[in-house]
Amino acid sequence: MDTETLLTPNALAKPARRLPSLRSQLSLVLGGLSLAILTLVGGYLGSVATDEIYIAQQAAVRATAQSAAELLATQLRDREREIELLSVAPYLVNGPLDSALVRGTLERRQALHDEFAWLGVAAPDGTVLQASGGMLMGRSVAQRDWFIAAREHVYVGDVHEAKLLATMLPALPNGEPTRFIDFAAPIRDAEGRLRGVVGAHAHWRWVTSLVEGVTRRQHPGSGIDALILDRQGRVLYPEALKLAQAAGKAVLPKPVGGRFEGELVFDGKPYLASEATLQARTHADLGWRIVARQPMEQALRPVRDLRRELVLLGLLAAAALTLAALLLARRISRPVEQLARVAQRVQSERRIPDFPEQPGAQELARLSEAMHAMAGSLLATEQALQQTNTTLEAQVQQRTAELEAANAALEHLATRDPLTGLHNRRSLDARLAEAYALDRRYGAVSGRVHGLLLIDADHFKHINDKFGHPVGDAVLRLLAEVLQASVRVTDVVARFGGEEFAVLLPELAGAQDAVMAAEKIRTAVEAAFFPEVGRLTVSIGVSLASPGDEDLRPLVARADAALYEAKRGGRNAVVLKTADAPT
Ligand SMILES: Nc1nc2c(ncn2[C@@H]2O[C@H](COP(=O)(O)OP(=O)(O)OP(=O)(O)O)[C@@H](O)[C@H]2O)c(=O)[nH]1
Repeated sequence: MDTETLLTPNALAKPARRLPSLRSQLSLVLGGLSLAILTLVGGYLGSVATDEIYIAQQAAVRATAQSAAELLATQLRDREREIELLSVAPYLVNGPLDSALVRGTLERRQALHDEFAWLGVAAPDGTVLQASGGMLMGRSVAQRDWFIAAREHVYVGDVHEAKLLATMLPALPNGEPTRFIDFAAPIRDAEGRLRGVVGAHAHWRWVTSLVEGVTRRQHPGSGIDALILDRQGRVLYPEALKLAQAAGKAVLPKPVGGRFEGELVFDGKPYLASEATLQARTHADLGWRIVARQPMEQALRPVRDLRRELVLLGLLAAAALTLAALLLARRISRPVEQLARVAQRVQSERRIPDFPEQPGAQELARLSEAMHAMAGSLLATEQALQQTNTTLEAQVQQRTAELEAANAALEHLATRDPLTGLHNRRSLDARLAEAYALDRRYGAVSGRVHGLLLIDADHFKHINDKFGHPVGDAVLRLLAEVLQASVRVTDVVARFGGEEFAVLLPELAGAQDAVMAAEKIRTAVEAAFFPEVGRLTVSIGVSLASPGDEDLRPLVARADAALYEAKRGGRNAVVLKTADAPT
C-alpha cells in the first residue's frame, strides 16, 4: 500500500462540490423552521382570535339592542303605571278634578319625572280641568287620541308631534320638532262611572336618551348606535335617518328574514347589526324594534389591532429565534471546524496536535476522542509501514543481488566447464552458431571469416597413468590457463571434451591468422612448465569457415581431420585443413 495515501484526506473524500457551510445550513434550517412554526401558530391564533373577536363584537351589538329594548319596555311600563296609579288616587276619584290639590299633585309629579312635558286632567267632555304649569287649562282635548282611548282604558300612544302644546313649550335646541309619547288613564268613581281622564305627554327625547344612554354606557367608543323603528319599519330615531327616509331615500337595508341581523350595508357602509323587539309590558303593544349597529370598520378594529400585534410579536420572536439559531449553529459548527483544522494539521504535520478538550457536546467530545485515537493509530500505522517499506526495499535489493548472483552462477554452470572454468561444449556450439550467422550476414562484405582450433594434449593417458587422475586434472586446469593466456580476449576458449580443447577465432583475415594463433598456442604450451609432470605438448587442428558450409559441422569436421593429421604426423604440430583441400 502507498503510505502517502493513508493520511491524505483527498484520497478518502469524493471531490467536494461547493456546499454551503454547516453553520449557514443550520442557521437556515433552524431559522426557517422557527419562522414557519411562528407563522403557523401566529396564523392559527390570529384566525381563532379573529373569530372570537368577531363573535364578541356581534354579541356586544346584540346585547346593546336587547338592553335598549328591555330598558325601553320597562321604562314605558313604569310611566304607564305612574299614570294608572295617579288615576286611582283618592283625590281624583272622589274630589273635584279642578282643585288646587290636583294641580299641585300634577306639578309634583312633573318635577319628579322631568320626562313629562305636560300632565293634565280632563273632564269627560274633553275640557282640560287642571294641568301642570296651567297649560291648556280650559282647552278641549276631546279629539286627541289619548283622550278618546283613555275614556275606556289605560293608554300608551305612539310618538307624535306636539299639537296644542307646540307653541307653549320651549323649542328644542337641535331644532327638532317637539314630540311626545302619550300616557293616559280613565278616572272613575267608586261606582265605575267616568269622572274624567288623566293624561301625560312624555318627551320623545326622554325615549331617545334612554337608548343613547345604553349605547353610550355599555360600549363607550365602540361606535355602536341604535335605531328605533316602529311596527311598519319606519325610522323613529335618529332624526337624520327619519328625515332621510321621509324624503324617500333608502336608508335601511332590506332586513334578512324580516330581521336586521348580521352584516348589513347602511347607506353604503357595512355594519354589524342586530335587532331586538320591545317585549310590550304596557296595555298596548307599540311594536317598536331596536336595531343596534356598529360600523364594520370599528367592529374589526380589535381584529386589526390584534393582527398588527401578532405580526409585530411574530417578527420580534422570529428575530430572537433566528439569533438563537445563529448562536446555536455557531456553537455546533465551531467544534466541528476546530476538529477539521486539527485533522488538517495531523495530515500536514504528521504529528498529533492538541485536540479541543471541551467541544461543547457529548457526541462531539466522543468524536474528538475518536479522532485523537484514530490519528494516533494512523500515524503509528504509517510509521510502521514506512519501517516495513524500508526493510522490504533492503530485502528486495539483497534478494535481487542474490538472484543475480544465482543467475550468474547458473549461467556460469550452464556455459562453463567445471574443471577448467572455460566455455563448455554447449557454450562453444552457441558461439560457433553466432559466428556462423554473422559470417553469413557480413562475411561477404567484410571478407572476414571465423576459424576453429581443436587442441589435444599429447599422450595425456600417460600422465594420468603415471601421476594419477588428480594430477591429470591439475594439468588440464593449467593447460586451460595457458590456452586462455595465449589468445585474444575476443577469442573463445572452450573445453571440447576430455583432454581436448577448442578455440573459436572470430573475424580472421585468412588461414594464416588461424595458423599463427595455433602456433602461438602450441609454443606457449611447449614452453610452459607443469608441476610434477614437467613438459607437455599439444597437437592443433586448424580449420576456416567456408561459404559452402551448410552448418557448423563441416568446420568442426575439418578441424578434427586436421588434428588427426597433426597427431599422425608426430604430434606437437599445427595442421591446417581448408574447405577446398582434400580430406
Ligand atoms: N585426469 C584426467 N584425465 C582425462 C580427462 N579426460 C580425459 N582424460 C584422459 O585422457 C587420456 C586420453 O587418452 P588417449 O585418447 O588415449 O590419447 P593420449 O594418451 O593423449 O594420446 P594421443 O592423443 O594419441 O597423444 C585418457 O587416459 C583419459 O582418461 C580428465 O578430465 N582428467
